[in-house]
Amino acid sequence: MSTQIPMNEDIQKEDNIRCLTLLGHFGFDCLPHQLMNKSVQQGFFFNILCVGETGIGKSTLIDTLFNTNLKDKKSSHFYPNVGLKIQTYELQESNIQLNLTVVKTVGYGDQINKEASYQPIVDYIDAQFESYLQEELKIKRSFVDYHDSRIHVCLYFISPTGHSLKSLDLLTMKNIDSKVNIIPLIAKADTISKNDLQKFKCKIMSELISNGIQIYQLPTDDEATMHVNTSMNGLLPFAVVGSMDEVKVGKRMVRGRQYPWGVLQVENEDHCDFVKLRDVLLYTNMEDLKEQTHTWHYERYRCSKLQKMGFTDVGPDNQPVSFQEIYEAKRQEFLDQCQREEEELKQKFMQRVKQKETAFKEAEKELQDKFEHLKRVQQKETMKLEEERRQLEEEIIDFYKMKAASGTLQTQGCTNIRKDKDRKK
Ligand SMILES: Nc1nc2c(ncn2[C@@H]2O[C@H](COP(=O)(O)OP(=O)(O)OP(=O)(O)O)[C@@H](O)[C@H]2O)c(=O)[nH]1
Repeated sequence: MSTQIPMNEDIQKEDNIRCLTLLGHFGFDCLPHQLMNKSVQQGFFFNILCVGETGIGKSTLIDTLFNTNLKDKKSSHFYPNVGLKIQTYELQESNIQLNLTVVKTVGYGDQINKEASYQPIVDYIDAQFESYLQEELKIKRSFVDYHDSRIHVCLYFISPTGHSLKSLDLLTMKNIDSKVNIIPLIAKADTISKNDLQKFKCKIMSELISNGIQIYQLPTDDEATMHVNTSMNGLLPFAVVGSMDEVKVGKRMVRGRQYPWGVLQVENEDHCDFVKLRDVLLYTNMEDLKEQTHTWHYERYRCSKLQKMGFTDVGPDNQPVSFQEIYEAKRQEFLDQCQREEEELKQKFMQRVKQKETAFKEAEKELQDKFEHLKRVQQKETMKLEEERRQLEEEIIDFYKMKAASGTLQTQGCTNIRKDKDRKK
């Protein structure tokens, strides 16, 4: 706590001031240390996206940057679509822990139709923003354990053709430049001569500008880093070479690539821009890259997402409106819509019930008619059968009568014959 001392008292005491040297950090002086200790305890997160053709040197460069063998298998050139390979690593240097996520394209530039090649990259970046937004919108947020997977930097690997950017490069960068910090790199820069490299760099930058592609600009508003960052900005795109091979140069072992005409030293700033890239990523601008991701790219995503959901900061009269008001209005709108839909559904349901009822009635009538018809037919049949039975019975009676008559006749005939026989005797 600071106490105010009256001015005149201050002047009186000035002659007798004793200067004491502080033994440690004291008062406000401790604030940065508190922050630092907390950050060290929590560890650091850094998420890199590597976009580039198959075999362009993405894995080798990441290995060289973090001086570690992250063991990655080579990708095939025959994938039907572009994919993304996500790998996370826990790296430790002194007592600092770095949770590194490397996302690499797979099959990029290998398809005949390359128009949709950028889409999986855009989708992935957006998905990470969406997951962060969902966490932000939760009632019980838990950012302490939340793994923030938003991409902090995109290393875009350009083929060392020496001519110009490919249309795929322009298309992809154009589609992601508002979502991520792009650092363009000329890959395998050892395969191109120094003169050509300089011309190639100029050509790339002019193409990026003429196509309105925004790449990451190192901040120049801080006096301490202004000069370095301005000159670094002038060196973009960085011409990089990656190698984990140790090569002997004089009495030293250095990382480099051995050629019959000499050694290209990866960490020699006269040979390539690898050290500059490493400085930007790890020593000077990692925090800025994260901040830009949060304050620009994520903010833009969040803003457009909330606008799409119908939220706004000002009303139609350009007057500020509170979130509560918008929420209430949206809620009312939603309830009204629900009611309308419910009413519509009820109407539809009633209509369908009526339709079904009429259909059932018609079917019932049809059945009834059929039944009546069949009944009539059956009655007719029964009557006909009755008639036939009656006729048959009459015929049977007639038959028996006839049979009886013929029996009588037969008996009479026999009697007469016997009488005749007796007479003859
Ligand atoms: N000349 C030269 N070769 C390199 C350089 N970086 C990597 N290579 C070589 O290029 C080949 C492919 O390198 P990778 O790092 O596996 O390339 P990648 O882009 O990760 O490949 P995929 O993951 O399969 O897409 C390997 O043989 C590397 O030794 C470089 O800077 N210069």
